Amino acid sequence: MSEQTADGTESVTDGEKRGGFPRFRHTPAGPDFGRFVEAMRRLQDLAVSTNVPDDVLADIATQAEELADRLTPYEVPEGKSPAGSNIQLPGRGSLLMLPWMVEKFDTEGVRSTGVFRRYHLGGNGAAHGGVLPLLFDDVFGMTVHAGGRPISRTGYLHINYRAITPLNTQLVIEGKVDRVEGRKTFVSARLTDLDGKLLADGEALMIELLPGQP
Ligand SMILES: CCCCCCCCCCCCCCCC(=O)SCCNC(=O)CCNC(=O)[C@H](O)C(C)(C)COP(=O)(O)OP(=O)(O)OC[C@H]1O[C@@H](n2cnc3c(N)ncnc32)[C@H](O)[C@@H]1OP(=O)(O)O
Repeated sequence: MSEQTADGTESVTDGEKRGGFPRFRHTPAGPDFGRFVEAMRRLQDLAVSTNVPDDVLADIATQAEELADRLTPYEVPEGKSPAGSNIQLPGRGSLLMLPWMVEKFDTEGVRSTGVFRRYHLGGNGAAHGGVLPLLFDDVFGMTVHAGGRPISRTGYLHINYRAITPLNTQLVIEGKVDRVEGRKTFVSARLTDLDGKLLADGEALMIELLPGQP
């Protein structure tokens, strides 16, 4: 049983174990959506890696503002955009997420591959330490989902940085459920290069939401 909310999403009854989360329907990405997101990612990379002369930048800034103005009329509430639910696209089509591809998504766990790009630079050619928890948290969320566990929020997330994480190098992350205790799902993941060198590992507690919890 569910009810329609003011913004068009459906809130779900407590029995469906979604806390106060609305039920979001998958919004399929159209044929150009992946191309659009990749173009936006390229802009992000360039925004942090260029030093543009002022007169050129003034023109580019105007173009960027015009692009934003064109997009604004199409804003939709959370859960109604193709961003985030299209698992066939890098980062599930979300610009927030690392542009990685999910290769395995089942009860055994989740495996995702990709690169950290210039946008993710911390210093001296290595990925920013704050970007890794984003990758791990998203993999943990998917791991819980793939494992058939109820919708959960991260209670804690612990990362061990074992080696410098390089940019523009194909890497792999694998997450799995370690154990379940009532509402608590304990998960872990390893980030390696393609030779199996461990770059980071992490563990998290994902807690099932109670009825009404946001
Ligand atoms: C079709 C396409 C498919 C696509 C596929 C998509 C898949 C989809 C992917 C989504 C991927 C995003 C995934 C992001 C996931 C987030 O990042 S969520 C955002 C970050 N997290 C938050 O904002 C959480 C904020 N905190 C909270 O809301 C509340 O603390 C919680 C988590 C609801 C828990 O509150 P509560 O119900 O009052 O729980 P409480 O009774 O305190 O604790 C429950 C148990 O956990 C334990 N616990 C709680 N916190 C801790 C802690 N920090 N340390 C140790 N123990 C703890 C308690 O001790 C207790 O243990 P028991 O006594 O039961 O043994």
